[in-house]
Amino acid sequence: MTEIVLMSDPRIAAVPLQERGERLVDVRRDSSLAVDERKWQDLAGAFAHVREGVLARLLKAQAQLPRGIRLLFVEGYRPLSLQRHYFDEYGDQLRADHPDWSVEQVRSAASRYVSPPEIAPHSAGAAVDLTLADADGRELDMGTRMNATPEESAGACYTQADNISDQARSHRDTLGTALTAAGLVNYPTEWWHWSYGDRYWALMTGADAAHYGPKELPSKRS
Ligand SMILES: C[C@@H](N)C(=O)N[C@H](C)C(=O)O
Ligand SMILES: [Zn+2]
Repeated sequence: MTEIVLMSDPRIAAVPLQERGERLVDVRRDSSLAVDERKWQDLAGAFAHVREGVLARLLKAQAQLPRGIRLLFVEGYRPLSLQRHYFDEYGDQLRADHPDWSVEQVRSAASRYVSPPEIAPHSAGAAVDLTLADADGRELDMGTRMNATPEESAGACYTQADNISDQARSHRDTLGTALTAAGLVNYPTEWWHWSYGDRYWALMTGADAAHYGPKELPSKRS
């Protein structure tokens, strides 16, 4: 298996940024993408936003899926404050479970599941957590629930895990083939996390610089 580069790897933070200044767009603005309702308690709708270039690539990926299968968008943009909260919360849990671990061990293990805020692809509007659904909107079996931790899934959340069924493997491959062809990069510890234009993407593709850095979502005028 090829080496997994974790989000805490210093090579990611070292990637230069050439910010393109693209807007964050709401993927619900038309019905091209199915958007799951599990994050709709976020009343400002931040979760439904991604950079324009990311949405264009998601639509390209969707067009390449087999007939009757669609992308199901779950979470895109995440404010930095929320990213920080997720990272600290999971770090606290790991520290409680492993009191002997060093600060660096906790940071590295936490980054298997949540990005350190300073390089977070979601807070740049560059990442999306998504899955596949059939024509009736039913989610396909991907082997674990989305956002399963490595601990709760015995590592089955890793994209290339072998402790999933053949059918789940085939669904993951279908998702991966379409998104990779459209230019997105997967985080190998999470089958559902894909990004374009962020620092992780730049390191993995050999791009000179990231296109998208952390961004605030402009508040809507009432
Ligand atoms: C928390 C999980 N849904 C996620 O998005 N993880 C990645 C690695 C992230 O925080 O960027
Ligand atoms: Zn994600």
